Amino acid sequence: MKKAIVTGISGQDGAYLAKLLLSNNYKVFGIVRTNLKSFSNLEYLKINNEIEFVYCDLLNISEVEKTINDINPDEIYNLAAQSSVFQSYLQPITTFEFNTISVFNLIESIKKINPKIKLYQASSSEMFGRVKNLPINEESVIHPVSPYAISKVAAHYTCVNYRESYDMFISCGILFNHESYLRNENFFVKKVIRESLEISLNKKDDLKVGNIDIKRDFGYAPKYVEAMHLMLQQETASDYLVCSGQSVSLKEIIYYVFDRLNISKSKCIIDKTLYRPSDIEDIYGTNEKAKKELNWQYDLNFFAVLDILLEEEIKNYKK
Ligand SMILES: C[C@H]1O[C@H](OP(=O)(O)OP(=O)(O)OC[C@H]2O[C@@H](n3cnc4c(=O)[nH]c(N)nc43)[C@H](O)[C@@H]2O)[C@@H](O)[C@@H](O)C1=O
Repeated sequence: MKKAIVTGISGQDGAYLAKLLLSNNYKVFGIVRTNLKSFSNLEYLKINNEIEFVYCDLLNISEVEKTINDINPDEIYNLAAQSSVFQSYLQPITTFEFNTISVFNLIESIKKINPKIKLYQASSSEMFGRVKNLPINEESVIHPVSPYAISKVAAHYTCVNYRESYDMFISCGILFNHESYLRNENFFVKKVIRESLEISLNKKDDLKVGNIDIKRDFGYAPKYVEAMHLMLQQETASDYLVCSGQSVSLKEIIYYVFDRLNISKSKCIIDKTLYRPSDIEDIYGTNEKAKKELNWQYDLNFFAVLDILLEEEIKNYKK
């Protein structure tokens, strides 16, 4: 039986990935921070009793070394991060510190204890930032425009450097926005779905959003975690874009959800305090490499994903 460590297991991707690994007969060890005890995503997927939780501070290299040494996993999926771009403007230094030092600690520990352990690193499309040519591919110019993106660039190149210098198996999935029922409500799509549902039930007056003159490449999270797993099943490590290949406007998403719930467009209010100091106007990537080399399958249109998310939100809404 293969053993996998998943950091960030309580988040959206961690939960779906853990479920996938369990269904592939893995023993899954979930790294959790001592102060975080919310496993609602794992409970929702009914897998919390199948996971072995390990408390480990990823900023403490001694704890990381001990954890890896004790478990000696085949694979490590590093999904732990301060993942909110908006928050990163408010807490740039702690974002940078966590998102980079945790990666160094994992890689240095793997190198020392067992360099054969395969590592997956969660990189982000935010690294491309000031986009010049679309679609983005694996060779596109990196130009981050937020503290979060800067931290992800540093972590990404730490991985690339150790892979090239020490021949370690480290693959980075460069994921574009990906959504699900389990997404935290701080993120745009979940917020739109949740709050629109509340408006339709007369529990909320309106939907306040920031800049919606923006287009993003959105996908479905449960499918994106499949690409993570596939990356670590290859002969050689590499980096892959994981995206849908199309961008959708934020305004269109709101109007689509409003339309489905019979809400007037006038209920959408622009709130300038939700604007970011800088944002990406339009971004989408090509998923050709992931499809060709990993045999990853993805053909979902994002409006079909919105239908799935709406249905799940309605089904689970507690009055
Ligand atoms: C790939 C990337 O994907 C995610 O980061 P994100 O793109 O910042 O995600 P989001 O859902 O917060 O914003 C999407 C867009 O929506 C705009 N927007 C407008 N109005 C509101 C609004 O009211 N709330 C939010 N949250 N966003 C808004 C906002 O300005 C942005 O342009 C993370 O997984 C990250 O970890 C990651 O790597």
